[in-house]
Formats: sequence, C-alpha cells, structure tokens
Amino acid sequence: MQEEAQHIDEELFDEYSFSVDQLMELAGLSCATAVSKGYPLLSLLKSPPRVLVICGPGNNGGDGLVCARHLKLFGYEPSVLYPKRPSKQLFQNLTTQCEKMDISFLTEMPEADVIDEVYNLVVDAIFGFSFKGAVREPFGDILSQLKKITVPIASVDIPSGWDVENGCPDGIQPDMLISLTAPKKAANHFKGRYHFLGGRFVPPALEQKYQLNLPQYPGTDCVQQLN
Ligand SMILES: NC(=O)C1=CN([C@@H]2O[C@H](COP(=O)(O)OP(=O)(O)OC[C@H]3O[C@@H](n4cnc5c(N)ncnc54)[C@H](OP(=O)(O)O)[C@@H]3O)[C@@H](O)[C@H]2O)[C@@H](O)CC1
Ligand SMILES: [K+]
Repeated sequence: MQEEAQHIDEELFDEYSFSVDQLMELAGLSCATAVSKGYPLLSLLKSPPRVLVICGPGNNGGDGLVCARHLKLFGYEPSVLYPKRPSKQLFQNLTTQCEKMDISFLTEMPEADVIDEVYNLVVDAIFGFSFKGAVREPFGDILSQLKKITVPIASVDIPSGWDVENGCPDGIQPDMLISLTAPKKAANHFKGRYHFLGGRFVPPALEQKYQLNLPQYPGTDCVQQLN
C-alpha cells in the first residue's frame, strides 16, 4: 500500500539511520542492473546503445540519475531529461556526477517518433510511491509521448502516472518494472515482460515487521527477477 511504502521509507531513515543517498545509490544500481539483464548491450538494435532516462522531481527521479550513471559505467549511452529540478543538494550532486561523466541532459522532451528512431529504450523515473492526483505539466505531455512510443519502457518502482494501488489501464504500459524494496500493489496490474525486485537493503527485522515476505536474492545479486 502507498502508506505502508511511506512508513517503511520513514523507518529506514528515522529508526535505522540510513541516509537517502545510501539507499538511492543501491536503488539506482539495481535499476541499471535490471536494465542490463533485460536489454543486454549486445541485444540492442540501435548503435550507439542510447537510452533515454526521464527523471521526475522526487526521489524516484534521483534513482533515475543514479541509474543513468551506472548505465554509462556499464557501456550504455544514457541521455537524461530532468525538467523539474529540486534545489536540494542531493539532486544537484547527482546531476553534477552525471554531467562529469559526459551524460547529456536534454532541454526538451523529444517527440515519440524521434524517441523510437534514436533510443533503444526509455527509463521512466518520473514518479514513485508519492505520486498523487491528476498529472501536472510538464509531465502530462511527457507521459502522453511515452504512451505513443514503441521502444520498451523500464519503469522505476511504479509505472509513472499509475495510481500506486490501483494502476491505470489507460496509462503507459512498461515492458519492465523494477520494484524497489518490495512490490507495490499496482505491480499486480503490470503486464510487461520483466518484473525485477531491487533495493537489496531491507534489514530482516523491518522485513518481518511489515511481513514483506521478500523472495531470496540469488547469491550476491542486487536484483531478483520475479517474472
Ligand atoms: N525507502 C525506499 O523505499 C526508497 C525509495 N526510493 C525511491 O523514492 C521514491 C519515492 O520518492 P518520493 O517520496 O520523493 O516521491 P516520488 O514518488 O518520487 O514523487 C513525488 C514527486 O512528484 C511530484 N508529484 C506528485 N504527484 C504529482 C502529480 N500528480 N503531478 C505532478 N507531479 C507530482 C511531487 O512534486 P511536487 O508536488 O512538489 O510538485 C514530488 O516531488 C520511491 O518510489 C523510490 O523510487 C529510493 O530512492 C530509495 C529508497
Ligand atoms: K516511475
């Protein structure tokens, strides 16, 4: 549930003393790892291996910036669209880190046909579990372009624009979902090919308290494929 995800989040920070940066790094690394498993470099149809990463104004967007940086380290060519940038130091730092790694930042959302022509896939890091109500601009326009593209979308935590619990039948239909910490209720409506769990940082006591029943991650992997 949306409230439960927020409680777990608060508890990780307040009771377990994690910092946002720490968890975001692991979350973003999980996303880049899941992308590399679902869409390996050698399987991509377009060269160079361009990926468009769209980042929203909250922590979901921060996960996207971390994901872009790791994708670059993995050999992909990410470009970032980050239209609404919060003033917090954390997000400024993540932006600088991407810029210093020669990751380009787009100034506007490309049209759907341009995305299909140029990019192999889109990482959707626009909204996560704090999304509420009707989508406000510029994200309405961005999501309507994403509904038209044919290249796959990999959504971070929740497909953006979906109700966190009830999904959204007319919304974007991602090919990959990377659930972070634990799958949210909306994941039941996911019909894409790859569902990964990432964010391998939940202490066992917290997992038990919320009865998350997380599947065992294989070995040292930071993601687990659910289906
Ligand atoms: N512990 C964990 O579990 C971890 C969680 N992590 C990640 O954090 C994510 C949750 O992040 P979050 O809470 O910062 O909010 P998030 O979902 O990114 O979006 C909120 C932003 O969107 C905006 N906004 C909202 N509604 C809107 C609308 N209708 N239309 C337009 N804008 C709207 C709102 O902006 P504002 O209202 O200020 O305009 C706000 O800034 C979670 O899903 C996971 O990815 C990991 O990083 C680490 C560990
Ligand atoms: K998302």
